[in-house]
Amino acid sequence: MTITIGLPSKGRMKEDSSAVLARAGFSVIAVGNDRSYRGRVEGRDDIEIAFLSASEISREIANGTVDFGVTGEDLVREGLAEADARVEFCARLGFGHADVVVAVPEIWLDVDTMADLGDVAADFRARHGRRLTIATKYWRLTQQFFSGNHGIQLYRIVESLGATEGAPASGSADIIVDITSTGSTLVANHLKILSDGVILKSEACLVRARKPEHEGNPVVAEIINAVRGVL
Ligand SMILES: Nc1ncnc2c1ncn2[C@@H]1O[C@H](COP(=O)(O)OP(=O)(O)OP(=O)(O)O)[C@@H](O)[C@H]1O
Ligand SMILES: O=P(O)(O)OC[C@H]1O[C@H](OP(=O)(O)OP(=O)(O)O)[C@H](O)[C@@H]1O
Repeated sequence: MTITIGLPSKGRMKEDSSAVLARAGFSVIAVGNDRSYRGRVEGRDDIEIAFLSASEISREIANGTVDFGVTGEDLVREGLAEADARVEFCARLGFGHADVVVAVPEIWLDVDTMADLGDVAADFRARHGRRLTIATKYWRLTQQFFSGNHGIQLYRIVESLGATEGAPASGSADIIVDITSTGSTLVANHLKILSDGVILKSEACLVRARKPEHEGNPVVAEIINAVRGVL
């Protein structure tokens, strides 16, 4: 059985992903030209590389088309219900750090915690005639955190696929859930993170689709151990 590893074909995780595999002894070579979406590992006929975008990798792991992938934990947990039952986070790779956070306008002076935000959400309809709105592309993580962890039910998610931090100023949503790394985009948009508003501390991970045929497969174990060994 050939083991397929999904690696980012572009974007911020591309170089670091190939580098970590190379350090682990798996030198990735593109097959064909630079634009090819297939690759292989030098000297190995039992491993294939599929170059995909970071978010496609989490989808392909979920449906089992690839055996392993390197992608952000946020994308896996957002893309997949019951993620831990369906995939194994084999290693945290030390790059691609980003926090998924709840941020509100700085001028909401008496809102510093999720409990404060729960109070605002409860009163929102009476005060404004509508529910509190949250701009995000992280639907699943937002619902789990608000409804599951904090018992906040009165809100509406407004899908945002870009420039999420601009939503409160433009009036398209009241607050946001998005990723931040340096924090400068939040500051530039006069938003603050709630003190207990970090939903997930994400980074690039080596992720494995849990498949029965992986049991006892020496190549699967070899890949996991080799990557762990260079971290
Ligand atoms: N400053 C940042 N902004 C956005 N994503 C970041 C940042 N820092 C780390 N990441 C992580 O990078 C991953 C997204 O990578 P990238 O934006 O390169 O994907 P992508 O190739 O654009 O995917 P797609 O095109 O499918 O959206 C996520 O897991 C995210 O958490
Ligand atoms: O905390 P910071 O360091 O300011 O980074 C956070 C910002 O970076 C990302 O956007 P980016 O412009 O990289 O583009 P993307 O949305 O296409 O990933 C992300 O969506 C945030 O807006």
